Amino acid sequence: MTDHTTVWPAPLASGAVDATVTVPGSKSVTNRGLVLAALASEPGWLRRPLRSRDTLLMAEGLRAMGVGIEETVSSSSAPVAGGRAAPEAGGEAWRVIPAGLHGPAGVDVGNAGTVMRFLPPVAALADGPVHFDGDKRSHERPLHGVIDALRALGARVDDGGRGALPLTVHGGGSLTGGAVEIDASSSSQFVSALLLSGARFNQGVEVRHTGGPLPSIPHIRMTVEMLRAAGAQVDTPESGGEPNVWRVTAGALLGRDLVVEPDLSNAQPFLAAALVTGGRVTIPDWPAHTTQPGDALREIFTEMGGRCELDEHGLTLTGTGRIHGIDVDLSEVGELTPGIAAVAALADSESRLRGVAHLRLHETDRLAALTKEINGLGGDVTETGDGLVIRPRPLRGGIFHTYEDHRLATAGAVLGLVVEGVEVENVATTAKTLPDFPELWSAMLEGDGARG
Ligand SMILES: O=C(O)C1=C[C@@H](OP(=O)(O)O)[C@@H](O)[C@H](O)C1
Ligand SMILES: C=C(OP(=O)(O)O)C(=O)O
Repeated sequence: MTDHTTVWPAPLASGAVDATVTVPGSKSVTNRGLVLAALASEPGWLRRPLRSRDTLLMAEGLRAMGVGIEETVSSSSAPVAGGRAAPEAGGEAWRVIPAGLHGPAGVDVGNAGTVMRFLPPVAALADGPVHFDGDKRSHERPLHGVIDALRALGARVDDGGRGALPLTVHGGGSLTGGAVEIDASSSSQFVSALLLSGARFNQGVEVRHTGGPLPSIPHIRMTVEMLRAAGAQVDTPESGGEPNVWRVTAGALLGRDLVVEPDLSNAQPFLAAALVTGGRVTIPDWPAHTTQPGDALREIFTEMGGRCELDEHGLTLTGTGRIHGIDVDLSEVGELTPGIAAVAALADSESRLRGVAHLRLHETDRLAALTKEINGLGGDVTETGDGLVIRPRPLRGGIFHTYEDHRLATAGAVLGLVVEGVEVENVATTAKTLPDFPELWSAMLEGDGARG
């Protein structure tokens, strides 16, 4: 139950933060890992998975269709990419045991884009009806790309003509598959959803995006890389194929032993803390190669005044005491926008954040929410057709409303580090992807894990 009346007095930093913050696993990698493991022809492991509302909903949804997902405490030492020993890889893990997918079943998607988009194609492979519903906001988030595509590929979907949740996928035990055209300009997750299950369709899948610019392309690359790592054959625009066309060949998927990377988008508020307090924060286990959009923070926060160093300790961001405005197209990394907007509101010059019109259809209308909440503290933010213009002003305390959006809550916390009296409404909404946020934030401020 969400308690909107609770406000969290965002702690004010007493000086420059100096901390090492271990960030939990990536939402996007965990939820792709779960889907691919559930569709594999043999059991697999997910090590250091994120346990948050979005990933627990994904696990529950798959379990509802018959997939076995067991909590384990194993002593195995799985290697991480690059062959480096993984210090905590032998810790808690999920063992995923694929099974015949069954209906009738019910799936609660909450407000998780990954669950509401990735699971209907899985349900099309089940042998009975699978009903999907979720939070009120989930009914407003776009799903037409997945629904129309599934119908074109041979599935029966009953959505009452809404093109959105709630809906029932009447799984027939298998799906013909083949070529399909979709407009994925409102969410890259439409493409990822069809590709993730595509190897299990009888004819595989060919997805052609027709429409406006496609957002969040690194997340599609993540889908492709994880599919290939599971043994799928995937053709992409980047591997010499046609622009905007992705093809997955029908075939079995391998069970993997996957170590989930830290969530680099959830590292953002902690890195921002170093930037806005002129301090230093290290995020251990920052991957040398990754498709996560959060990796772009190295460049973005450097341009905004920080100094980044990636070495064997992880990524260290050191604030220089200056914060600069930025003019940047965030279309590839839209989920970073709230955190960048918070830093931009504290900068020494104007910022223009562009290419993120689709954020109006995220957890909340993020462009409207950021404008209203930063302005509510005395800021000067205006919405444009596809983003925000942020003119820094001296800010004052007040309630920062969060609209059940985890990234609004963490953006409010960043502002509260340097603006006295910021109170973040419903900070518990961070549980969508980062349940321990308030504790991690306090520990950062106490310098826990800081170098001696
Ligand atoms: O596939 C994914 O894991 C995601 C894709 C992006 O969605 P959109 O393309 O809808 O922005 C991103 O914003 C979301 O947080 C996670
Ligand atoms: C847009 C986001 O989430 P979702 O997966 O629900 O789309 C996000 O985490 O910023």
